[in-house]
Amino acid sequence: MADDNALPGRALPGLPGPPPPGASALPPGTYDGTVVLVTGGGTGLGKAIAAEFARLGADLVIASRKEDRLKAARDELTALGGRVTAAICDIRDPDRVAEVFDAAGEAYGLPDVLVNNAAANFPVPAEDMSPGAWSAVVDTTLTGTFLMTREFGRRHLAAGTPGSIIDVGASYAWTGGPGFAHSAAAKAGVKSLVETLAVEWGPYGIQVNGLVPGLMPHGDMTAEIRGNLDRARGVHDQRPADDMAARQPALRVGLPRELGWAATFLASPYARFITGHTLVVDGANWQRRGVVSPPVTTVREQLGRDPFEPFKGCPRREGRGSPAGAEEAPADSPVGPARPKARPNRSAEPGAARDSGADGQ
Ligand SMILES: CCCCCCCCCCC/C=C/C(=O)SCCNC(=O)CCNC(=O)[C@H](O)C(C)(C)COP(=O)(O)OP(=O)(O)OC[C@H]1O[C@@H](n2cnc3c(N)ncnc32)[C@H](O)[C@@H]1OP(=O)(O)O
Ligand SMILES: NC(=O)C1=CN([C@@H]2O[C@H](COP(=O)(O)OP(=O)(O)OC[C@H]3O[C@@H](n4cnc5c(N)ncnc54)[C@H](OP(=O)(O)O)[C@@H]3O)[C@@H](O)[C@H]2O)C=CC1
Repeated sequence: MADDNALPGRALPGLPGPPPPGASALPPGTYDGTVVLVTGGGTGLGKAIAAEFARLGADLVIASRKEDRLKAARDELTALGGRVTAAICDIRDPDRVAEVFDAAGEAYGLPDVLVNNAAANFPVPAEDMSPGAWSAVVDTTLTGTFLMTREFGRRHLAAGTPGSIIDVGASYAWTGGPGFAHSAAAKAGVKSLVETLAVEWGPYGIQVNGLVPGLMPHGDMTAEIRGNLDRARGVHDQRPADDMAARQPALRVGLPRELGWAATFLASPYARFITGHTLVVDGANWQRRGVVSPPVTTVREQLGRDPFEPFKGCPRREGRGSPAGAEEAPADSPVGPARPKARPNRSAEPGAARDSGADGQ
């Protein structure tokens, strides 16, 4: 498998860094005879997770909407050992979801492990978000995850067999995610599902855990998410070696295979007593706080969008494009600030942003 990231050459004596691609975290054959279904397994982190299960002997079903990417991934994953089936599926469609489980059952048997990795996301200020944009993200990330989970649970409950579910999340499920209101709300819902269903289905031997990646760049990232990384890279501070790694407490970004290793652990016999837990693999980035707070910038500014009129003349924001003499209601005015005029703008201009709070997810 291609490795999208190279670690910076930072030697830590006595503590070896992550092994090279091809190394497994568990004994060979751990997943012999096990069927693993990974949604979004044709790209990025889903493919990296699928690869680690394949190396350990699993038979794989990878499911998503786009046939070309699924087929390419199927060929790559097959080279790692196990059998791989590519299933075209929009996880928002409950009938199609049921068909995929039928097909998987016919090919290999009911999947023993379900990895809900598929999600949709793009940055947009909440005030500019259309109902369609909200639904595109929430229906995929939360409802799609629920539909896959329900199908998996129903079938195992009816068959009296155990199973393991891993839901890929995001750390803004705990913190909120400015600029990603839809995705953060959906991921918070996913985290809640983990905690609810681990108890509801615990007596039937079904484990449900969450797995949260930190910043793990890869070649399949959408232009929207990649653009966010680029925005953060160039605008926040002036250090010469300013890059994404320098923003992480670990001084490096994560490797997709590190998420794969964690996933194979969570579904393994070594983790049978772990359920209802969400494991964060992000080098502590989501816990980061500074001794000194950075200046606040609006999500609009971070995404390179025009500010709202009432804020243009705000004294606090002097030097940030405020027209001289612009008037605004004082903060304590009984009439409050004027109603902002939204200027929807889907294509952000990276150079215009001054700050990024979004690299903490
Ligand atoms: C990662 C760490 C740190 C730094 C960087 C910050 C990133 C933080 C993110 C962290 C956590 C989460 C990450 C992820 O989830 S990554 C996964 C991303 N992958 C995907 O999204 C793959 C699937 N995506 C898609 O298929 C498309 O992107 C899309 C979600 C848009 C769905 O495509 P579809 O064709 O179904 O949808 P439409 O194009 O018809 O659009 C539907 C409505 O959404 C509106 N829309 C679309 N894009 C935007 C946008 N950029 N801004 C505003 N609105 C948008 C579109 O207009 C439609 O709305 P209407 O119905 O009103 O027209
Ligand atoms: N990369 C990162 O740094 C981070 C990622 N995450 C999370 O990790 C997971 C994977 O992200 P990543 O690999 O980066 O993103 P990708 O964009 O590479 O993967 C998203 C996958 O979801 C699939 N997908 C999207 N919509 C649907 C749908 N309606 N039905 C079925 N499949 C769908 C896509 O396939 P197709 O288009 O073929 O349908 C694609 O394979 C996501 O849950 C994301 O939220 C969280 C934090 C950080």
